[in-house]
Amino acid sequence: MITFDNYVPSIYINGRWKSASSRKKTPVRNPATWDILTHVSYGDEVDTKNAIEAAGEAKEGWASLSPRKRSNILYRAYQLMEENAERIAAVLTMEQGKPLREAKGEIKSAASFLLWYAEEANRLYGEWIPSSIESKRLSVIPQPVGVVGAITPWNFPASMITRKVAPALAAGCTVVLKPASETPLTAIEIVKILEKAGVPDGVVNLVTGNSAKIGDALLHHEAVRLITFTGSTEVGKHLMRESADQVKKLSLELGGHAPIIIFADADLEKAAEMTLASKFRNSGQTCICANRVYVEDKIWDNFKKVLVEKVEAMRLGDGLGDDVDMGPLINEGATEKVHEQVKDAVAKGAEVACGGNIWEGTDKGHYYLPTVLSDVRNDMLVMKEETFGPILPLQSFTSEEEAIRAANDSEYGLAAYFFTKNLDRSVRVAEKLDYGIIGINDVFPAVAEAPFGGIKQSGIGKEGGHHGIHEYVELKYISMGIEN
Ligand SMILES: NC(=O)c1ccc[n+]([C@@H]2O[C@H](COP(=O)([O-])OP(=O)(O)OC[C@H]3O[C@@H](n4cnc5c(N)ncnc54)[C@H](O)[C@@H]3O)[C@@H](O)[C@H]2O)c1
Ligand SMILES: O=C[C@H](O)CS(=O)(=O)O
Repeated sequence: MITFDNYVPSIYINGRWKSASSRKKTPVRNPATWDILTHVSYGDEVDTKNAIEAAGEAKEGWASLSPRKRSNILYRAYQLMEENAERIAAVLTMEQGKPLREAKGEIKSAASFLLWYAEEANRLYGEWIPSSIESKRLSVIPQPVGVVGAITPWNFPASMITRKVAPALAAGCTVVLKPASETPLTAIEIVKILEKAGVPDGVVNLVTGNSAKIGDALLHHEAVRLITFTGSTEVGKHLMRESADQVKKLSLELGGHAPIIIFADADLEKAAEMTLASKFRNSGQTCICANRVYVEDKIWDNFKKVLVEKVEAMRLGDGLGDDVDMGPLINEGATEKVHEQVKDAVAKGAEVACGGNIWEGTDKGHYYLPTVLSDVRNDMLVMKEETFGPILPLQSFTSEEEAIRAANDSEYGLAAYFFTKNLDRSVRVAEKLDYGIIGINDVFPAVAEAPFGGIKQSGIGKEGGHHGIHEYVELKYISMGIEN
């Protein structure tokens, strides 16, 4: 069992852990019990300015290190995360709520970004361009953007940090990290690992506290050249608007509303299992989880029966407990929002096939029953707004064209999935779905070696893969005149 002191200094600037300049503190709660775990520093614009200045002073030294030296430090951080996985996973579950099994999986994912970018640090190549003019030599060199402001969400409090910090450090950038207010303890664990791995003072800095004030300080300081953000589309739009003043580079990983299409020629047992796994991972609080299911009418009765039976067998509870399939939602507001979507759907004619209410199994924490809705219509909130909870609306379709049209009818464009055994259909549908990430008979596409990112109102840019490091790089073109 992990315990915490009543207060944990959570601001890390220039290699020193400290309290907020205002001396303010804020509680960190366990979503499963709503008990206070500890208190952390509640920083603001003053702390953020200090962190940005430290990152600016460290920038030249870090960028001038050889890629191999940066790579070695990232690789050591990877080893340390693997060695400390059990502890970090337990801390993550205690402040975020997901089952320990899922938290352990997230730490492996978070570590994989450190490993991947330890390797990619050595492969950031430039170009030599054959000149059309004999007296010129043309080249392109990649250079780090410099000081990066990184803002991350609470739903994956470990992997969303390393998915940004690892490529930033690999490219030679320095970072000011602002984690979600709900999950600062995981961020502290990760920064301590980076510190132990040998990241020099000022290269990585951590500021917890007032999101708006920290964000504004990052947005309006000239030294910050990139804002990399993972979170809601609403906040992402705010950052876009505010970053225009200094034309800051942006990388945005925003909201999603993933459709899953189940064709009659799919492996129905596998499709049901994976639909359930996608929807109820992290209690449905993931950006790429199934948000709508379209089922071919020929298999509607059978698929719905199989799915509901599996959902009704799910076990809720504290994520630290054994045999827990689904933990709590992050807070009371989350359960209220989810319940509002269910009430809206029912009021407009949806049927609650199972669940449909706040879980009465405990008087502590905020849990919502895994819920399947059928007879849903497109004017229901659950079919348009990101649910971010354990609600699964089902709708039938007759033709492939109808399914694709329905799946694409969204302002979001992050991930989409479909199940079929037909190879021709796989190619046709994958090419026509308007999303950045497509899963075919697979609902777990996120791996460090592949580019993750959305289109439309799901974001700009990619994280992961060899693409992901280019968010942290500027390309400099050099035209050199010579005497032949
Ligand atoms: N596309 C992806 O890769 C991805 C991954 C995870 C989560 N998400 C999205 O994130 C959302 C859930 O996370 P959340 O509730 O933490 O999102 P959020 O937008 O409320 O918060 C995200 C981060 O932004 C900070 N923030 C909030 N207001 C801010 C402001 N005015 N200025 C600066 N920072 C501010 C928060 O403190 C947090 O650190 C969902 O929409 C989910 O789809 C997307
Ligand atoms: O919530 C969004 C995360 O990106 C989910 S995953 O870890 O990439 O699957």
